[in-house]
Amino acid sequence: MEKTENIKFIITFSGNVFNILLLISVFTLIMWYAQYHWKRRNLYAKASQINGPLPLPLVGNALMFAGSNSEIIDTIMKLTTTYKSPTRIWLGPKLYIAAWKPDQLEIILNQTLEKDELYKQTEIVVGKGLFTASVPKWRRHKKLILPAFNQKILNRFVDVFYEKSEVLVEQLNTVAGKGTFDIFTYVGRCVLDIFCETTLGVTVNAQTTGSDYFKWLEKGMEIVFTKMAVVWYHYDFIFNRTLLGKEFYEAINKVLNFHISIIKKRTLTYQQTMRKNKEKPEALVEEEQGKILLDHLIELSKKADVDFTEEELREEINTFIIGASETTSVVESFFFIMLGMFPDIQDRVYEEVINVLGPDRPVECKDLKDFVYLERVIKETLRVLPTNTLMARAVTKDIKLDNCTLPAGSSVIIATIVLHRDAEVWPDPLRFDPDRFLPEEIIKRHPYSWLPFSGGPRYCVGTKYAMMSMKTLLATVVRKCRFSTPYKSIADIKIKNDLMLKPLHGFKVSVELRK
Ligand code: HEM
Repeated sequence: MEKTENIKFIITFSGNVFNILLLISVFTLIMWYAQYHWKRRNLYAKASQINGPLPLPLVGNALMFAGSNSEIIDTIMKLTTTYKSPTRIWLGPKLYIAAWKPDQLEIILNQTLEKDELYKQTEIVVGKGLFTASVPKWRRHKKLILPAFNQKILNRFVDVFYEKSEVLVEQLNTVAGKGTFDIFTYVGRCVLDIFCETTLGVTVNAQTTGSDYFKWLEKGMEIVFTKMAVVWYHYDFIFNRTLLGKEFYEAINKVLNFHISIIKKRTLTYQQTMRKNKEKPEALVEEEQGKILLDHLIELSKKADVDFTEEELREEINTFIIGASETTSVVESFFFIMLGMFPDIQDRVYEEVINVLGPDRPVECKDLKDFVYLERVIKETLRVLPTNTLMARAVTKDIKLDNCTLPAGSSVIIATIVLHRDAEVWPDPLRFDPDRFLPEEIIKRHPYSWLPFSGGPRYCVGTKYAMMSMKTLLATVVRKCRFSTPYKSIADIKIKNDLMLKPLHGFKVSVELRK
């Protein structure tokens, strides 16, 4: 009897304890929830003044972005025709604000230096170097790296730009007259040869050995963009267990191993050169005035008094190889499509190249300033098809714009492709017209109307290198080859975003050798 009473007591007591614990948990949850929202009141208040699509509970507008890479770009383009800049988008609890008006972008790009946390997802591909680095590390590294990009050093590279571009012409010779093909791999291998030889001091002969580097890199970039767009893939414990995750690591390890082999190769050469130069200090001093990027970084990483580790060296090299080679190859491949699409423009570029160089002379540094029309065609290509379609920055303190305030804690998306196709800034935006970049036309526009290399303090450090190498390669190829393409118009090129803007159906051209 007494035993039954005891059991009853224990059951009632545990039931009460459970109820109390439940009550405490519910109360704590409510308090935490209330406090979470109270802390974010500034964010909600300012967000409510910004126009945008209606968010659903919990997921916000995330479902709109659950499609393929090309659908995501379409969704953003559609949103920006329905709403005015800036437009708010809720991805779960995270507030993104897309902006595309030049005056707003000038303020934003000069006041937001911190990259958005979405860039963390790209670190395994593009490295933890300048591109993704947080502001203190970025300031320190930029100061150390910039001397390796001075004009004197860049001028010395033109011979290599030309020599490798001639190899590209030979490679194109093998497909000339054989119908349509995807030119990206050919251009990509040439750009890789150029970049490795100039800034890293290593000969890789990707063109003649048929390197698969770009195949793996493209795969990695395509998957990483999906990882950024699909919220649940942000969590590595989910992503790493998916088939996509496995494919990703297979591809990206091949890319990173290639980078490691380059660094090893050059470190060896660097050590040998240092040993030889010990006896002749004047020669060393002369060399130091024009040190290529990788040697410059190897030396910094070996100095005890400079805060730059070997790990940071590897991160920067990842960033540079990918940042430089993928972007430049995409722009050049689009350039050839544009020539094929607009034969009159192709003829004009060809005439200019022949006028400057004649039929056989190699491109020299002094020629680059004379390729004025070619430069306008590159700029117009970068306008209609900017490689970096979207950039994202963290808003760390409130930013006042003319019609609203971007609240601290949100992130801003700089929608370059929308800016570059905005009819208010670029009348008839899908018409390809290089003369938009005549000096008298440029001064009529806001300086932040054209941002293929970004703007403000975190603009692209490779801008000059890119323009010089692209002009040399394009002039060399255009002199020998004539292009056509099955694409009929800019609108005909369906685009996707694999971190970089690319044509959904490939860089399709056919090539004929000129007599
Ligand atoms: C046509 C070719 C290129 C284009 C269109 C391009 C475009 C860009 C853009 C838009 C950014 C800013 C990205 C962002 O904030 O999200 C950027 C940053 C960067 N680019 Fe380029 N780039 C090109 C070539 C190069 C080359 C050749 C190099 C190296 C030699 C390079 C190195 C970098 C680096 C290191 C950054 C990070 C800069 C920083 O945060 O301070 N880029 N680039």
